[in-house]
This record gives sequence, C-alpha cells and structure tokens, in this order.
Amino acid sequence: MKVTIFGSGYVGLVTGACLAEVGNDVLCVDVDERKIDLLKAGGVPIYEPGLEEMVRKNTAAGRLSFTTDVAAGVAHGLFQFIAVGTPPDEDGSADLQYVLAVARSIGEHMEDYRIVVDKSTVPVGTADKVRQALAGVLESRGRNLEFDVVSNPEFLKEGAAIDDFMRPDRIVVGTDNPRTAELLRVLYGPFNRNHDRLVMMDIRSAELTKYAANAMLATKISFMNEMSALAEKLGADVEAVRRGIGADPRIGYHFIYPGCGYGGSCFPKDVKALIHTGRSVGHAPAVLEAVEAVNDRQKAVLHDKLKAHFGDLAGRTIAVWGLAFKPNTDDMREAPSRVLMEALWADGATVRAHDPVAMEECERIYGERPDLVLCATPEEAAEGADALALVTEWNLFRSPDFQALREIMKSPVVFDGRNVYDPQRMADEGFIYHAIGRPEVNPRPA
Ligand SMILES: NC(=O)c1ccc[n+]([C@@H]2O[C@H](COP(=O)([O-])OP(=O)(O)OC[C@H]3O[C@@H](n4cnc5c(N)ncnc54)[C@H](O)[C@@H]3O)[C@@H](O)[C@H]2O)c1
Ligand SMILES: O=c1ccn([C@@H]2O[C@H](COP(=O)(O)OP(=O)(O)O[C@H]3O[C@H](CO)[C@@H](O)[C@H](O)[C@H]3O)[C@@H](O)[C@H]2O)c(=O)[nH]1
Repeated sequence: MKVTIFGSGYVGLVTGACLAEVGNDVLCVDVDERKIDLLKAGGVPIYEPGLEEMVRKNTAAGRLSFTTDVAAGVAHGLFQFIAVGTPPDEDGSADLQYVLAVARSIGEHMEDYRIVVDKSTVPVGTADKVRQALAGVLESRGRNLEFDVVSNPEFLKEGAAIDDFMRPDRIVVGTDNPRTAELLRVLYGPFNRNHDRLVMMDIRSAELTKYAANAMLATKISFMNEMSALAEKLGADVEAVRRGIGADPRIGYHFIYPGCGYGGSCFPKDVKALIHTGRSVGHAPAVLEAVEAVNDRQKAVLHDKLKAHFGDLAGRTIAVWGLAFKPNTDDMREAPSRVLMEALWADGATVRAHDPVAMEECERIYGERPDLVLCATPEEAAEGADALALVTEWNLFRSPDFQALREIMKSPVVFDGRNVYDPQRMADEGFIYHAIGRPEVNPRPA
C-alpha cells in the first residue's frame, strides 16, 4: 500500500521504516531540509538501535524514500500519517501548530480520497480540528473531496522503537468509519499475525488512551519514587519493596524502578498536557499534579544528596555517568542529567561527563563551557572527581573495575541515581555509597 508520513523524527522514521520493511511503498516528508538530505544520503539523524540498517535496506529496495516536497507527499499515499511534534506550549497544553500545518498542506494538495492518520500524541478533540483545518482549505479551493481522519496513537519506546513497532502490545485505532477501519486492519496485518492486537474504538477515546497510558506509567514511577523517599526515612530498602510488590501480577515488575526521575520527550510533556486538559474542562487532576510534583522533586534528589554530603559544592568536581534520559538513546530531552548538571554549575562545581552516545547532543545543547568536560571513557570522567553520580543505567556502567575507580577518584563517593550497584559490595570496595531509597552500609575501613 502507498503510505506518506509527515515528520521524520523518532516516530515518523520508525513508522516509515517498519511499514516499508513489510512491503509498503513509503514516502517520508519533512520540512527540515538537512534531515532529508542526510536521510537521502543514507544517514539517520537519531540514534536508535537497528534503525539505520532498516532505513538503508528499504531505501535501497526502493520501498522507502524521502522528500521535502509536500505536494509529492500528498499525491503519494492513500494513507497520510501525521507524525510531527506536539511540544508543550507555555501553559503546558500541547502545541498543535505542526499537526494543523500538515492538515492544511494535505488540504492544499489533495486531488483524491485520503485517510489522514494521526500518530502524534494529541489532546482529545484534535481529530475534529484536523478535519476542520483540512476541510477549510478544500473549501477555499472550491473542491469537494472525501477524506477520513483516524487517531492511531503510537506507543513505541525510544531505544526499543523498532521492536515495539514490529511486535506491538496493541495497535489502537480510533475511527468512525468502518471502511477506514478495514483498510487500517489490512495495513497493520503484518504486525497483527498471531492474535488480534488491534483495539478499535471511537476517535476521542483513542486520543485519550495515549495520554492515559503515559500518565499511568508516569504514575507508577512517581509512586515508587515516593516509596523510595519513605524507605529512606524509615530505614527500609526500596529495592526489596520493589521485588516484593512486583511479584503481584496485579502490580507487575514493569515501570516500578525508582530513580532520579522520569525524563524524555513524552512523560513530562504528556502528563502536563493531560493536567491542562483536565483543568480546561473543570476537573482538578489531583493524581496527575502529584505525579508531576514528585517527579520534579525526584530530579533534584541527586543534587540534594550531593549537597547533604559535601555542604558547599563550589570548586568540587563531579563525574556524571550518563547524559541521555535513558539508555540506548542519544535523546536528552527533559533528561535528569540536565537538572543535575545545571544545579552543579549554579553551585560553582565542574562536571566531568561520559555517555556512550549522547555527548554530541550534550555539546549541541550546552556548547563549550569551562565547567563541563566531556570525557571519552567513564574512567576518564571519574579521574580526580570528588564524587561520581550515575544518572543513566547504560550497561557500560554496570560493572566497573571498582578498585581502579577508587584509585583514580579524588574521594570514593558514589551517588547511584538508578540503584544499579549493590550497597554491600560498594561498602566492601571501600566506597561511600548513596542510592535511591536504600539504607547506607558503612564502608570497610581502608
Ligand atoms: N519520541 C517518542 O518516543 C514518541 C513515542 C510515541 C509518540 N510520540 C509522539 O509522536 C509525535 C512526534 O514525536 P517525535 O519524537 O517523533 O518528534 P521529533 O521532534 O523527533 O520529530 C518531528 C519531526 O516533524 C518534522 N516536522 C515539523 N513540521 C512538519 C511539517 N509541517 N511537515 C513535515 N514534517 C514536519 C520536524 O522537522 C521533525 O523532524 C509527538 O506528538 C510525540 O509526543 C513520540
Ligand atoms: O521503572 C522505570 C521506568 C522508566 N523510568 C524512566 O522513565 C522515563 C521514560 O522511559 P521510557 O518509558 O522507557 O521511555 P520513552 O521512550 O519516553 O517511552 C514512553 O513514552 C513514549 C512516548 O509517548 C511512549 O510511546 C512509550 O510507550 C513510553 O514508555 C525515562 O527517563 C526512564 O529512566 C523510570 O524512572 N523507572
């Protein structure tokens, strides 16, 4: 089938590559010329495991191509996917300008029936706005063409995006037209083979489902971070509590890892947007507000602990392991590392940082500054550091040579923002070790 995708970011590019992989003829449209040039030249603008190979393979096979030509995009696909950004506006609401710009572009260029599939995360009622925007342009052109608008939110996780798309837990489709529902069932057939993963519903429910999923996951994380704060005060170990509650299948082990807060381009923005939606319809979203407040507090936890340990941080050097908001991505949007580094800089401390893939992104965000030293290896970052803060749980950081680490650091103090190390082992290795919601073990005397 012929598919056009507007937006070649995480969602658009993964959707395009995966739909091409199963044999569709996909054209990706983006307004960013540099991105399209890079994609045409065989490069991929983001780090996502497996994506570059898949893009290259399908481009070579002629099933996947890229353009900035909007008219060509509208002419190409029966399906017109919208996968552009919906960043937070100043008041926390989702900014729909890019989504509506695509809707108008489709209206300007379409000459035949089109199915507009919204994959961007958008507030309830957006499909109506898309329909109005598109119909308004058609009307100004004096054209009476048929089209449908479908809500098809995306649930992929960065770092595991290809796998999530190819083997989805569910595919949510919100539509009011049975014929369109059938066409989407055919398009998604290859991802829906063993048992039916399509969850069909009305459009507004599909739009809300996306926010509900992210808000529920964010709630689990903030809940566990709340438990970690309680555990610290009460002398309990949140990791034992996590295992104890996760064993209950009604709770489950997923998304109950305490840490230094959730980041990324989705949870923070989507929780904010749902809070805004709630307020705008006269509902006080008490749970969501608490989820956000706990997360803001949690992102400050490593800095609070460093301050409690050292008092004044001016002139100190802190090694930061991990810059990306989570492992297997170079994305630093809303990353806890940013909150930590910015607080350290405000205190007059120097950061020596390492991340396996996000250092270029860090440089792009912060530029060159004397209090940020990006280091080629984790060990180099730790050299001469007063303390080490682990922010992102990359596998690379899981089993360092602790003896060598102790020797290169100025003082053996570790703040573990993801609870990856064993407190007893750290004590045995001679470290002063602070984790999230775990009792402290006194280090073995040297
Ligand atoms: N990143 C994720 O993991 C993820 C997962 C599920 C859903 N989402 C949602 O999907 C949407 C896209 O997210 P993303 O992370 O892929 O965004 P992104 O910022 O990585 O990419 C968006 C792309 O859209 C392009 N664009 C903007 N206006 C355009 C236009 N008029 N025509 C064509 N292209 C245009 C931009 O140049 C950019 O390349 C958001 O609503 C997001 O909340 C994201
Ligand atoms: O137990 C956990 C799980 C995650 N996190 C943090 O939560 C954030 C988000 O992680 P994750 O959900 O894995 O990454 P995203 O790529 O942001 O994916 C989320 O956001 C996407 C965009 O909407 C959705 O499509 C996905 O289903 C949803 O998981 C990261 O900072 C993680 O460190 C925790 O602190 N504890």
